[in-house]
Amino acid sequence: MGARAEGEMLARTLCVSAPGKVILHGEHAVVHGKAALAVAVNLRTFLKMTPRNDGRVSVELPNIGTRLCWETAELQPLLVAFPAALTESLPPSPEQIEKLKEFAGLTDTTAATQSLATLAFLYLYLSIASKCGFLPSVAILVYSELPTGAGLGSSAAYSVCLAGALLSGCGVIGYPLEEGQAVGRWSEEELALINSWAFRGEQVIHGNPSGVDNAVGTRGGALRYQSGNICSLKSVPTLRILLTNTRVPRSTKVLVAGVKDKIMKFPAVMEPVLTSIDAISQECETVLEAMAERPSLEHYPVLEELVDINQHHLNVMGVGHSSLDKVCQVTASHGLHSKLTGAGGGGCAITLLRPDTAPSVVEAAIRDLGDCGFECWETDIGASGIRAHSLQSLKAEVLEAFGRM
Ligand SMILES: Nc1ncnc2c1ncn2[C@@H]1O[C@H](COP(=O)(O)OP(=O)(O)OP(=O)(O)O)[C@@H](O)[C@H]1O
Ligand SMILES: C[C@@](O)(CCO)CC(=O)[O-]
Ligand SMILES: [Mg+2]
Repeated sequence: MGARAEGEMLARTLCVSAPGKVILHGEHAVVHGKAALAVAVNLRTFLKMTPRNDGRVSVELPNIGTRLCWETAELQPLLVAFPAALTESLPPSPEQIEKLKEFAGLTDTTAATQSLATLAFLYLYLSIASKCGFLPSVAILVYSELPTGAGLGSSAAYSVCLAGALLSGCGVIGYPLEEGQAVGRWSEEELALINSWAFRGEQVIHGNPSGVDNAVGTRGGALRYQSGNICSLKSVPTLRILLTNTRVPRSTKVLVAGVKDKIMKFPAVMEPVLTSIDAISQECETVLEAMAERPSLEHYPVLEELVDINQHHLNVMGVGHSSLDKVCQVTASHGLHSKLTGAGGGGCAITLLRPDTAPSVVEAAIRDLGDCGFECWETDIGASGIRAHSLQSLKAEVLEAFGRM
């Protein structure tokens, strides 16, 4: 697609998608500077952005039953609180969030799900619009295959899609889809910009995110993340993972804040736990690299033991839940090893499956987990990061979701 001047609105419909993620090890510890291993999973969030000619901006969020619409003229006065130089270098401020809450009529009685999604959209829309000097009149629709608020990075996939679409739409970065092309990807430099803005969206939703979720949602694959440093893991073996959604709702923002409080309350107790989780991430990475070089079943007992140890640490950190304990008990009864993934407190768990785990064992575990009211599905890891799509290339259920609004 030919280059556009920054600030020149894309005059066509664009469509992007970003993957969810699973954290193998390091959740919560990564917020406090330790290493985490995260892999993208092929459950994706899709965003369609279409130019409007009526001076309005609308946002359809069917996964959370939310529809938003404003006149861009209503939004104009808010730009004063979003000077480009400020928003590019600083995290969202409490004053900015309060202004957005007041503007959008969000109160303490508004469901957090709706409130956070609205605030993240408005923050990114106004910040990026401020950078390119105009308020685009667009219709946005976000549809996700990910369970919302379940530990699979739904907020990050949402933020990555918004950042990618708004930056492309406003001409800050290109839109990497030539005529006739089905899928396109951005340059490394553009991905870094998408990731940094997606991190801003995560700061609105998570409060104090580490950045691992938006990093793996932007780049895809498998990566080690530590204090802003992203290291893509080139040699990662194919891992079979069973995902279980306990369906217990929880808020990453609340859970992350609770861990911080516990660390502040018991630093001498909690620091060794964080250090141990860091060592688990490093050990797991070493084993995965060895497996990639020389696949062998001999490595699995080590991976399984690391899963068990990390799960115990996460319980110590206060982010376990009886439903997650149940997943661990049920899978252990079938000789399998599980841990929570993401923020915990409910949401999803992962169970490591060996290459030679008999289908009958997996089926029995899924049956028993289903009897507990949990939803299970086997997934593969290493999905691609954010992508641009032609509408024609999208699968039917996505087109249906895009079309029914
Ligand atoms: N498809 C979506 N449409 C609109 N908002 C979404 C969507 N997916 C996620 N969100 C926003 O993200 C919030 C969930 O973020 P949260 O971080 O609590 O869960 P998660 O990202 O799924 O889990 P984790 O951060 O542990 O991986 C939702 O409450 C909503 O505000
Ligand atoms: C719990 C946490 O470590 C991962 C959530 O998926 C939070 C974060 O890193 O932002
Ligand atoms: Mg999240």
